[in-house]
Amino acid sequence: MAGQLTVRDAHVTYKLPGRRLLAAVDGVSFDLAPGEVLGLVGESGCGKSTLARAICGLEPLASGTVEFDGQPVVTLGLRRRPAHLLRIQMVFQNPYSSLNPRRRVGEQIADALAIADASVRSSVGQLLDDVELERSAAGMFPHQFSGGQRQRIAIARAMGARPDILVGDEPIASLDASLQAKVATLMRDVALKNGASLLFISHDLSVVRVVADRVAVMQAGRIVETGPVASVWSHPADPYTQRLLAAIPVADGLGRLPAA
Ligand SMILES: Nc1ncnc2c1ncn2[C@@H]1O[C@H](COP(=O)(O)OP(=O)(O)OP(=O)(O)O)[C@@H](O)[C@H]1O
Repeated sequence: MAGQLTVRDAHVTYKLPGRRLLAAVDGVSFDLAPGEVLGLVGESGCGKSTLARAICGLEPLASGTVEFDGQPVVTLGLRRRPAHLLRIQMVFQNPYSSLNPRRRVGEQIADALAIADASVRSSVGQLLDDVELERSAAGMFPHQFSGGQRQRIAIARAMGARPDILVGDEPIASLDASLQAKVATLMRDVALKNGASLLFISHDLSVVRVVADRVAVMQAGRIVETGPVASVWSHPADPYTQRLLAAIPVADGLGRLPAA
């Protein structure tokens, strides 16, 4: 099965004023297997978005490697991504800026369909069904939809390219709390139904618990703990993970959220 992602000792460094360097990603290694849902969690500023961008070939590595199906991920910029990298698609945090306001929804999804191999190509209507929107949405413009609906459109567009890997970079952070779990679950279901793995990035551990098989906990540019969701939740090994879990609001009076 295609779509193996291998990240080894990845470093991404930003130059700051005064010749200072910031190690935003500081020696990260992990694997994402085909069909897997990996949650990447950590507080704001710990390097999650930078890592996501590096995986997609949008941020250069200072050192280390990112390999997708055995081929190194190269960084040429958003508009010059090599064909094999189009099989990694991203859904961004803000659906108000990620969709083109001047093009109809159906046209934007159709653009993505053109990337997919003809033998596995879906249709605009099928993708709108997958994300539980009316097919009539195809003829409308992004401003005619709510934030949650726009994020569904962004998911449909990303899946139109038939990616092997879908990366969601805080895809629910801008949505009403009441919609977050629903959109996250939908994203997972659509990815898996279409044979893609999902890297789901969020600072919201309770949602990651619901959608992910495995979780990687990131702190200050490093992954401090990885493991199956259930075991990390029941026996967090790293003190940072313990603190993150302790900060989740108590939902059942026992200091635990209800079972996913
Ligand atoms: N282009 C940039 N130039 C300099 N520093 C940057 C740049 N982009 C991000 N940073 C810094 O790198 C660190 C990691 O940022 P990043 O956005 O990857 O973290 P994050 O975990 O995704 O946080 P958030 O959820 O708030 O986006 C932060 O300290 C941030 O200020």
